[in-house]
Amino acid sequence: MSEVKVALLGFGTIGYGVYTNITNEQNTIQNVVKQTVKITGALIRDPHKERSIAKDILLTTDFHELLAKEKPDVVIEAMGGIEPTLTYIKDALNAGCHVISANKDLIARHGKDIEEIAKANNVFFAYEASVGGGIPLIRTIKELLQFNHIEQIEAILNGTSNFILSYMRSEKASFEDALEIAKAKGYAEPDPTNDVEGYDPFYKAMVLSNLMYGAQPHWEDVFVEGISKVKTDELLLAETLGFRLKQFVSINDALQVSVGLHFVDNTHPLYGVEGVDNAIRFKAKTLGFLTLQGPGAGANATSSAIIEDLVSFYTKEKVVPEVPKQTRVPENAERPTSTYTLLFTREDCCEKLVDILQENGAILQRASSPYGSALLYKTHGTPTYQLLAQYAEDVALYSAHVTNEQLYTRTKEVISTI
Ligand SMILES: NC(=O)C1=CN([C@@H]2O[C@H](COP(=O)(O)OP(=O)(O)OC[C@H]3O[C@@H](n4cnc5c(N)ncnc54)[C@H](OP(=O)(O)O)[C@@H]3O)[C@@H](O)[C@H]2O)C=CC1
Ligand SMILES: N[C@@H](CC=O)C(=O)O
Repeated sequence: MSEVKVALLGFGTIGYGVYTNITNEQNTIQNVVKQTVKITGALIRDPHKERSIAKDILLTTDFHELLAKEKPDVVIEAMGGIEPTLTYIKDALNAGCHVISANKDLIARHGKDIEEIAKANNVFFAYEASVGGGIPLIRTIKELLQFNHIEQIEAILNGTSNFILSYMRSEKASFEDALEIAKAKGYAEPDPTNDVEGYDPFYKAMVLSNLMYGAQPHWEDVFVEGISKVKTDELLLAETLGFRLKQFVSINDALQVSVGLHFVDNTHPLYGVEGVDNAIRFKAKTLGFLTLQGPGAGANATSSAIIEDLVSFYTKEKVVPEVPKQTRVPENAERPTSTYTLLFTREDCCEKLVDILQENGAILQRASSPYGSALLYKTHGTPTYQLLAQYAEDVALYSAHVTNEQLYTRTKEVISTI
């Protein structure tokens, strides 16, 4: 039986996950692919780390040795970073290898160029694992939604953040403790800044924007909000009011993209998406709404997506969709924003804001609980920053006198988006 030779770039959480899943499921894969799949070697950075790997597999810090010793048919990139990763991917494609990558950061920046190089070399470049973990999201967009026009998506795309928000609320845990657990479970990036500051889902949004609309908005126009400032008491207070905090990525066909925190109640379709799960809710012109949900991070979920890509190279005629007609990037794209917002404050220190919101018919609820006080308001389609923009001076002046740090920070953040 012939062999598919696979080289791994990276042997960390994901590289090791791919190795163990291919090794343990060799028979299953063989039955589908009708060839054996052999891992030829893995590229690593630190040759002194203890590794659990078969003795006959090359472990090297030299990319060229990996490519030369036993020329791979497929290179799986699970090392992360931009360089030297980009150079290695291009070299592998130019050497006639198919490439699979889980690197959203790199694909957001260089995905289009890489796809051109793959096409020129008549090989495949696949990146299912880069967005949504194990969810067959890119496959769905490529193969199911070609005829449908995707008008918008709303999605939870960072497993670490969703896990942390769920864990802080359900276990009454601190942000720091929840982050440590997300790291131990292999959900977080080696440097979790991108996870907790919203950049990881931002890169994923850029990958999807390219895929769905053939273009990205200007990066500096995209509102990005991470979870690093969220307090456990805020989550507990919101829970007493029937709300959960979720980080949503919104993308629409006018290339309006945002990554922001939203309080939602149990009527929202993504309210129940908990733990490390990701979810994507499409609104497609003919189909209507479609929601996909599943594990968004971790070794098994990500390996699953990578191995599905690998298997698909050998099992069916490839559907290589045309890059969609490029959507025009609007000059002054309006940022989509929250429908609901909770302001956390002492009841007596936000009368100016209350006035503004009440004048606009926006206040829904005022509440107190052992976890603090809150104002819940809904902006009725008027983006918060537009609503407050009319009063920016008043609010800025007012918030300068407010002692409650949470109100001050949140108000300042809203104003900074104007
Ligand atoms: N963790 C997750 O759930 C998911 C991760 N991803 C993506 O997968 C990629 C890998 O993530 P993860 O496995 O978590 O990261 P890890 O840090 O666990 O693994 C990275 C691996 O790459 C190796 N490596 C890094 N830089 C170099 C270099 N310059 N030269 C050679 N080897 C290098 C490391 O070597 P050494 O072992 O010697 O340090 C390590 O084996 C990232 O792009 C990440 O965004 C995508 C989806 C989910
Ligand atoms: N760190 C990422 C891993 C998957 O992309 C996340 O938590 O979503």
